[in-house]
Amino acid sequence: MGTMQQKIIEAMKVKPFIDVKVEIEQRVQLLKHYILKTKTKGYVLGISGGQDSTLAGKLCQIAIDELNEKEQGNPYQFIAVRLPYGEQQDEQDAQDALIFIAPSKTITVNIKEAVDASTKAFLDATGNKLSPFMKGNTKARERMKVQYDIGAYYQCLVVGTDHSAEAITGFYTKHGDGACDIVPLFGLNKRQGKQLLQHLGCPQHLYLKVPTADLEDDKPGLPDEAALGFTYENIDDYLEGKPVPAEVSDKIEAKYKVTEHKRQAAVSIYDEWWK
Ligand SMILES: NC(=O)c1ccc[n+]([C@@H]2O[C@H](COP(=O)([O-])OP(=O)(O)OC[C@H]3O[C@@H](n4cnc5c(N)ncnc54)[C@H](O)[C@@H]3O)[C@@H](O)[C@H]2O)c1
Ligand SMILES: Nc1ncnc2c1ncn2[C@@H]1O[C@H](COP(=O)(O)O)[C@@H](O)[C@H]1O
Ligand SMILES: O=P(O)(O)OP(=O)(O)O
Ligand SMILES: [Mg+2]
Repeated sequence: MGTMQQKIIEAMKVKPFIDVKVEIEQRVQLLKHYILKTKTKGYVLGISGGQDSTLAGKLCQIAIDELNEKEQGNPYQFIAVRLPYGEQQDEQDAQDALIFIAPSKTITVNIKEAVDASTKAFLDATGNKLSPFMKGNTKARERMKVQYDIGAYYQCLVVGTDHSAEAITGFYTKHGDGACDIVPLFGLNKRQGKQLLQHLGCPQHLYLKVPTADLEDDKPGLPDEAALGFTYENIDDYLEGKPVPAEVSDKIEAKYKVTEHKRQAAVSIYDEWWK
């Protein structure tokens, strides 16, 4: 293993082997402890119908149920948020995820009007049209905004679904799905997330599903792997310290370097990491 791979594994905290029960327990404990420490009332998370939000949502609901067991009147809640842009082609998966999670509460906000108003305002102001890719990032940021509105109203914290196989490539919108208060999946790679869902009794189709950000109007359901140019198998192997083809590790490491700004706080006069 090269020194760069070692350094990245250390930062991404991925273990080559996991005890699934221990991983679930530690993450549920964190979610419970953080609610008690922050004196908040629960968690909010967008449920897309994909693997990551299904897992993070389920862990949140387990934590909330365990907290409520010790209280009268179920004071804590997990709020699942459906955030389609218009009609979502895989809406059924999102509904299946909700059935599996059984959240305390579900709220649906269609983000289409807000996103379209925002892109129109940009066009009116500049005379320029945002590309489908740029508009994709606006969708992710609108979803973040809605979750923070809900969090503020119900005194809940916003959960992020970033895990180590995503963090390593910065495959998220800065201040969009990358903005949150807690990341219960961090330290896991994609295949380990699947193992946790399997253990939790999740329907197979939700964790065997092709991962997609589904943000671009002109490329609906674009697989993450097509956008990245390498596979989650590659990333997972890399993060477990296994050998991957040199051209793949070169690409992963290049992505890691160029997205460092997403894993750091905004640059100030005291920072050196970017130099
Ligand atoms: N938008 C979509 O439609 C879409 C589709 C599939 C996947 N994704 C994923 O979401 C990601 C989002 O795209 P993105 O990364 O281009 O947009 P982003 O908004 O997440 O990050 C780009 C922004 O980061 C800032 N930035 C760039 N380089 C910087 C640096 N060196 N230091 C400090 N700040 C810097 C700038 O403000 C720039 O506009 C994609 O890379 C991909 O991983 C997005
Ligand atoms: N359509 C969606 N509804 C609710 N929440 C969503 C939706 N699409 C994305 N999200 C949230 O954003 C993260 C990141 O998604 P990626 O597929 O990794 O880009 C997802 O986990 C949801 O919480
Ligand atoms: O974040 P999600 O839930 O949309 O999962 P995936 O990244 O696998 O699409
Ligand atoms: Mg997705």
